[in-house]
Amino acid sequence: MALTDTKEMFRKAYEGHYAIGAFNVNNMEIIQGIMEAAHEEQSAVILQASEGARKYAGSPYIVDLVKTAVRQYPEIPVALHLDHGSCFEVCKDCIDGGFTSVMFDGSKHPFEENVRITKQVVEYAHAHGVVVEAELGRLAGVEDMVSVDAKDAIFTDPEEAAEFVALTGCDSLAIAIGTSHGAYKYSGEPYLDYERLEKVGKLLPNYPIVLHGASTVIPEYVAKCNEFGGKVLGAKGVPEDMLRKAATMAVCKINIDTDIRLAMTAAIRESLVKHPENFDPRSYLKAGRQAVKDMVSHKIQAVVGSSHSI
Ligand SMILES: O=C(CO)COP(=O)(O)O
Ligand SMILES: O=C[C@H](O)COP(=O)(O)O
Ligand SMILES: [Zn+2]
Ligand SMILES: [Zn+2]
Repeated sequence: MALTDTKEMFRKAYEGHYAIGAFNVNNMEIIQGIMEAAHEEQSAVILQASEGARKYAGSPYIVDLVKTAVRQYPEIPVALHLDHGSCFEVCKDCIDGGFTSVMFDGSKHPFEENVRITKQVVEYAHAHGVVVEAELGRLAGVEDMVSVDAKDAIFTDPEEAAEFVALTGCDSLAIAIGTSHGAYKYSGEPYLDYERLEKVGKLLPNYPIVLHGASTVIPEYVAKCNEFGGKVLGAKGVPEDMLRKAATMAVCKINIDTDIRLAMTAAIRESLVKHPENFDPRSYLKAGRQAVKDMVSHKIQAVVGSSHSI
């Protein structure tokens, strides 16, 4: 199978009450680790590149590395997705460059402006056989969300979500229900607004919802980073059982970047400290790649639940 879009994988995930893991890729070792895990678990997977990843590696490198990986595991459905495209031009560049899915993140814009640009991206993408993820609601800085007013101000409004999808024709929608990006998601108790997710699911039946900021910030990797000279303090993510529950609901795509960063950094730190005489990058990058693979295998089994689903 060549690279594919996300339609079929989301359809099956929705019906099967699981989700597809969307993992951020920045280099060859990360791509290889994720693909080895997807192959071992016989699961579809989404490889996503942010604007930062495209700048770091060079977009054609990412596209060609992913295409090479897809040739190696022809039975694994793989989508190549743009993560958080900030404008029409970046989305167009990815569509023209071989991506099978793009996100336009207009969440910082007023509703009408978000609708306008999302529509423009959808029009171009669909004409080129590419699917579009959009975003509504604000993900950042949810500090111990307690009051209903505070939630309503930041989280996605279910009725607006339904209206947004109807107006734009986007193929999936990222919503804000309590997650946030990075390693420091909650200063108090972890929280996900399932009631809101349920409402969105009712208003948008059979429609794939996306959860950004869905790393667990796996404690053993944080501990290992710190054991081998790192300083990652006070990090907290979304517990696995909470994500698993969301995956059984309307959530079909679970975004994971921070857990990759932590797994890879922990393994590289350990390797460098344990083998101070070594200066061959292949040695510590191999350890990093193995950690990515192990972490992604675990996610596919225990969090997104997509093992043996192809
Ligand atoms: O949402 C993400 C990428 O778009 C990643 O989220 P994390 O920072 O929780 O891994
Ligand atoms: O949501 C953001 C992703 O974690 C990508 O991060 P990045 O822009 O630093 O590549
Ligand atoms: Zn195989
Ligand atoms: Zn994100």
